[in-house]
Amino acid sequence: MYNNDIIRIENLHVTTATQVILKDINLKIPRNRITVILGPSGCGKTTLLKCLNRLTDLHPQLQVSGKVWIDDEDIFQPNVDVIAVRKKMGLLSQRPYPLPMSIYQNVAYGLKMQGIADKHTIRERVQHYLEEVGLWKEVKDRLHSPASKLSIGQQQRLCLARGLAVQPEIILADEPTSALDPISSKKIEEKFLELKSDYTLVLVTHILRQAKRLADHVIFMYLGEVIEQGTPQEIFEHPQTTILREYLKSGH
Ligand SMILES: Nc1ncnc2c1ncn2[C@@H]1O[C@H](COP(=O)(O)OP(=O)(O)OP(=O)(O)O)[C@@H](O)[C@H]1O
Repeated sequence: MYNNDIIRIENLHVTTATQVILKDINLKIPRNRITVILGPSGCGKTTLLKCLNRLTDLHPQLQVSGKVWIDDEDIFQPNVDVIAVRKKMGLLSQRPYPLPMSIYQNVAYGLKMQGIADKHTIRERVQHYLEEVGLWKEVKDRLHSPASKLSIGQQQRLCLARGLAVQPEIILADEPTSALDPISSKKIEEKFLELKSDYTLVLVTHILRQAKRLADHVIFMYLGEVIEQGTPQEIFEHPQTTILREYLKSGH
């Protein structure tokens, strides 16, 4: 159905000395869509996300084999520029990690990483990205106060703004609303729906209702394997396997 896939994974295995964490993963992630990775705790969702930007490099105990193509580059080849691969991706984790500096500096940091030095341009771009995540009005009068003073929900949107300032193509989000109250979660969900016109989003979530609200494409994992993948209609209304049917019934 999709012929515009930004990520393709072929025969991906991740193991430790004692455990198979991901087993023969084959999948495609469509560009400018929200792909949701669903599955019970411990099934390998976070590890799969880590393979997409080679954060697995930071865990020498993980053995990775297979191919992960991003924009037609196999990122596990030895000559690949890992920094360039990571710059293509913004990462949002379960808890926001603002840098220990002001609200303004958090976003400016992303811009400086892009090599932007002109102060006027930085000021304009900081406003632009804070507007893009719906935070500008809330913080414009306290841009120079510490980011840590913001609520957790605001911090998560600030981290999103910092990630966007690096101009990624892909946003990887690992249960990004799990620490947030319902109103802040809704704001993140609304932003994701807006952002997909410019970015590809890959979202790991436990929350079935969130997956139904956001997903254009769904990947269901169980014990390190992709059990089913398809459109929300295929996955939620016509599950093919008993495992997925049971998972949907349990209503996680
Ligand atoms: N760096 C690592 N070293 C050893 N084992 C690991 C490592 N990372 C993950 N694992 C193991 O791999 C399995 C999958 O973990 P992962 O965090 O990818 O699952 P998950 O589906 O994201 O779980 P959750 O929903 O609870 O966050 C777990 O059994 C975990 O203990």
